[in-house]
Amino acid sequence: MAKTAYVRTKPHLNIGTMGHVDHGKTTLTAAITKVLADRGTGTFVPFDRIDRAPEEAARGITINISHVEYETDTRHYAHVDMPGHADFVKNMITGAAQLDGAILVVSALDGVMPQTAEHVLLARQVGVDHIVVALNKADGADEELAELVELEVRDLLTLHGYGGDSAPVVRVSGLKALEGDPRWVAAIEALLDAVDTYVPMPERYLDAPFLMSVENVLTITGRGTVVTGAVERGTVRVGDRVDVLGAGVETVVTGVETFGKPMDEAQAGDNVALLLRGVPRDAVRRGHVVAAPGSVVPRRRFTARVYVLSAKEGGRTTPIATGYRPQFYIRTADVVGDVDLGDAAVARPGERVDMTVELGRDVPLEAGLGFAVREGGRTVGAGTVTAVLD
Ligand SMILES: Nc1nc2c(ncn2[C@@H]2O[C@H](COP(=O)(O)OP(=O)(O)OP(=O)(O)O)[C@@H](O)[C@H]2O)c(=O)[nH]1
Ligand SMILES: [Mg+2]
Repeated sequence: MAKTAYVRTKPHLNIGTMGHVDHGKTTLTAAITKVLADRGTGTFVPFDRIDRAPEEAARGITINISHVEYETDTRHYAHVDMPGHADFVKNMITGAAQLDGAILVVSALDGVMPQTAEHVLLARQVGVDHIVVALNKADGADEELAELVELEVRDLLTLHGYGGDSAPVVRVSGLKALEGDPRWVAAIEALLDAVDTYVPMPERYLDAPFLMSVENVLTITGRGTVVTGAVERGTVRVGDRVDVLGAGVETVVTGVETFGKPMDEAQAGDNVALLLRGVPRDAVRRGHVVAAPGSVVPRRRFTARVYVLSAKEGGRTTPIATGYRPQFYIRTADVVGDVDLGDAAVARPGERVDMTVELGRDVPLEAGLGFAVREGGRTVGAGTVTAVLD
């Protein structure tokens, strides 16, 4: 059966839900799709279609990021629902790396919790410039409590350079909206209006050479290997040659789809699946980069300015020194790297430091690229590439 092609009628943006475990991100995601489905501009995606892995159902938490699509009156959105649990922050980073704006979900009953703060810090680092707050579970919180939590969230945003005074904070109840309660359906509408108006359409570099960092790799039986992700820049069409950096192969794109709909051309910002000719499934991994042939030379050495998180922010209690070997999260990649602090003998938690990094493998790098530094499953630093070295 021929599939209906994607028709580009509205500007496309990538948004997503982030925040502490159990604050209601997946419920809210399902509620948004329900409200828009009732309006006729989307398809309802129930909770158990978003958290659909057996382990997710058994534990009642999100583990893998998952994507849904919907439209408001003015825009088409790809929405990534991210996990909140501390063990799955690495999956959250992959999701956040693709976003143009984020919905920070904070339970009005619980307030700012550790991963609320960690996600805001990471979002800043991977280049998310706008955050709208969904103060969720407002059905159970009295006004006084909700106001306290709102102040706390605004302070957190300001601390990370998000302008907490102007960010929209909308009281919602994902759960009640899913049940169809008109008051809370209206609250979801208000949240979507806030996203439509507060998150600007980012500049898309359509004329630049194509580049997409791989989020996921799938096999479609009988067709081959598919890589998914958000196109960072440029455009790609069926028949285009591409390099798969990391896998060390050059190949041809034989299919381009978005949410199961074929496209003539994917462009910067689109969330897509690319079918690659003759590439074995196990040759490609999350973190590899698909790019126009010869357009980028992956490197492993760079200088960076890094903020070492304080213990209070969930970071280390002891300083770092030359020889330190944490993981670097760059775009969707996760690579080990050796740190050289040069003249600075050590950098203490809470300090900013210039360092030279040598990664364990080559990755496409450029000045200004943000990254997170993690060790033993927790975030210990946040940095920006200042120069790429030979
Ligand atoms: N009272 C109330 N409960 C809610 C609301 N939204 C979610 N919940 C409940 O909170 C629990 C967690 O909801 P989820 O949507 O799974 O939370 P999550 O943020 O996606 O959790 P992780 O993805 O694992 O971080 C569930 O029991 C929900 O039914 C709400 O608006 N009001
Ligand atoms: Mg969830």
